[in-house]
This record gives sequence, C-alpha cells and structure tokens, in this order.
Amino acid sequence: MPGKKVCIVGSGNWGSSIAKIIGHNVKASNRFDPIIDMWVYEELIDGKKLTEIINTDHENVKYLPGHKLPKNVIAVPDITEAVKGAKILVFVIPHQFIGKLCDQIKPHIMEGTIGISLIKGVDEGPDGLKLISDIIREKLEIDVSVLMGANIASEVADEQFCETTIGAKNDANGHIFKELLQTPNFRITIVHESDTVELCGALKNIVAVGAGFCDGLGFGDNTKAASCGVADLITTCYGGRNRKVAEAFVTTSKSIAELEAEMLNGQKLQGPQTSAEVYKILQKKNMVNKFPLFAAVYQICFEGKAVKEFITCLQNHPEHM
Ligand SMILES: NC(=O)C1=CN([C@@H]2O[C@H](COP(=O)(O)OP(=O)(O)OC[C@H]3O[C@@H](n4cnc5c(N)ncnc54)[C@H](O)[C@@H]3O)[C@@H](O)[C@H]2O)C=CC1
Ligand SMILES: O=C(CO)COP(=O)(O)O
Repeated sequence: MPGKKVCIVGSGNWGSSIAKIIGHNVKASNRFDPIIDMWVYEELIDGKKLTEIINTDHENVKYLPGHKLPKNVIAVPDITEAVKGAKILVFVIPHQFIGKLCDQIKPHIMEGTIGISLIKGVDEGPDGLKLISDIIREKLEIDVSVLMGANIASEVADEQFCETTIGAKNDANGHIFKELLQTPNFRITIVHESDTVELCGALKNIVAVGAGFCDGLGFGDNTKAASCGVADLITTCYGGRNRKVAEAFVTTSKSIAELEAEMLNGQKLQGPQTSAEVYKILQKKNMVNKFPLFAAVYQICFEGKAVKEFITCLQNHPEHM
C-alpha cells in the first residue's frame, strides 16, 4: 500500500523548521509518501518567488535562513494544489489566517484525512473562547491533534534538544504524528488532554508579552518570574519574539504593529492578538478582574494604558486583597 501523503500548511519560521524534521522522517518510514508538499504564502524576495527559491536552493531564505530543507519538501503556492491527495495535514500558520485557509481547503478533503495543529493562538466563539483546533475540526470535519511545547523554531532547526507534547483525542492518530515528528532531539510525549495542551500553548504568548514589558522596564528576575510558569512559559519569556518585541515597545515607544514589521521581517506575533481575543471573552463573562495579567497586557497593547502601570495592574490582584 502506498504511503499517505503529508501536506504542511504553512512555511514560516516554525513551519520551515518542522518541514526539516518531517522531510527527514518520511524517508525512514513506509507509512508516509516520501514527497511532502509545503504550502507557501507566495511573496517576492529580491524579485524572485519564494517558492522558486525554496525549490531551487532548498532554503526558506526569509523565514528560516541558514538551514537547508530536505529536497523532498516541495514548496507549493496554491493551497488547493498543495492539499490535493493529502491524507495528513500539518497546520502551522499564524492563527489569524486559519479560518480563510480552511474554507479554501474544505472542498479538497478526502475521507480519512487527519490533521495536527502546531498553531498557538485562540479565537472568539459565540460561547467564549474557541480553540484553533476546533475551528479546523468544525470546518474540515476531520480529527485534529495538537503539538505544543517549549520549541523556539530556530533552536529546533539547529537540532538542539527539546521536548514537546502531542495532545491527541484519538490515540492511534497521536502515534502516527509522533512517528512523523519525533527525532532524537525533539522528544514527544502524547497525552489525551488535547484542549489543555493547546490552551497552555496559546495563553503563554500573552505572558511572554508581559515578560518583555518587565525587561523593557528594567525589572529584576523576581518580578519577571511572577508572571512565569513552566517549560514553554520559561522559554517564551526569555527567548521568544513576543518578549523581544514587548521589550522594544517599552524602550522605543513605537507601536507593537510598527515593531512587528520592523523587527520580525514578516514573522507574526501571536501574543498581543491573543490578549485581545481573551480580553473580549473575559469581558463577556464578567471575569476581567480574575485575570489581571491578561487584562494589563491587552490594555497596554491596545488601549493606550501606560506600560509603566504594568506592575500596578498586577499589584491589585484580587488574590492579594
Ligand atoms: N516561531 C516559533 O518559534 C514558533 C511558532 N509557533 C507557532 O506557529 C504558528 C506559525 O508561526 P511561524 O511558523 O513562526 O510563522 P512566522 O511568524 O514565522 O511567519 C509568518 C507566516 O505567515 C505567512 N503569511 C503572511 N501573510 C499571510 C496571509 N495573509 N495568509 C496566510 N499566511 C500568511 C508568511 O508567509 C509566513 O509564512 C504560530 O501560531 C506560532 O505561535 C509555535 C512554536 C514555535
Ligand atoms: O512558541 C514559541 C516557543 O515555544 C515561540 O514564541 P514566540 O512566538 O514568542 O517567538
């Protein structure tokens, strides 16, 4: 029986790192088709199409420069072409683009297709918070697992050791994804509580923005750790893009949007937007007071609250009263 075709939906910083892993792993297993299609949001780099550069030089020169992708990873600019015939879909795009993309993919979904989301973010549903995996699940009517962890893309691409978690409601599918994604330096644990895994991955980005504020304001380690938990939180609060841009927000007094464009060369922040989505949900549920850190990050990023008030917001936590 021929191996199942895999399509990677996305090709940013994390998408390209994951493509490196998947490209290698499919060669070692007859469960998968050895050719991988990777959907690339087309753009011109010095007048040349990014897909052509990737397919010729085997490097995503914009989003993961300095790393060669395996030659069996083929960049495809048309999403319908990329997903054609695929039974395994790996979603790895900034969360704000997922809804539209799923609508384009839907007519091409084959029976028995499964998906995994590596996307950190949330959306707002009619009853409150909506998981990105739920958007994919509902729009495409497929089983969706998630993968989240303390996984800064460039370090994974450098093959530095790290751990990650697959949340899989369907155990057998979780194991298929583990075979597709695990390497000696990218160790995977599978758990059933998929929603919890996804929620932690999404919400840590808001905390990372808070950590960047602390760095920008020159606070010490105790203060920064007051907003910090474990694993992905630690990583993101020291090494991530959300933290870096939030620090520059304090030291340059430019807007988050300006800094994102200036500092990230097309890469996208997930933290500020997640804080906005979460804030709206908390308001609807009358729960803003229970989440002072999330509320403060939102108000500083979007409502002009002075960043020097950041700690004041946290000092007034109801738990401390
Ligand atoms: N970069 C990292 O270290 C990690 C990222 N993640 C998560 O992975 C997800 C994807 O992030 P990255 O791969 O880092 O992306 P990125 O932030 O590096 O790149 C942005 C990507 O969005 C694409 N894009 C721009 N406009 C678009 C549009 N209108 N429609 C569709 N795509 C468009 C760009 O072509 C590019 O591929 C995010 O949810 C992020 O939180 C998770 C773990 C690590
Ligand atoms: O999710 C990440 C590390 O696990 C990357 O975080 P940033 O998007 O803040 O770089």
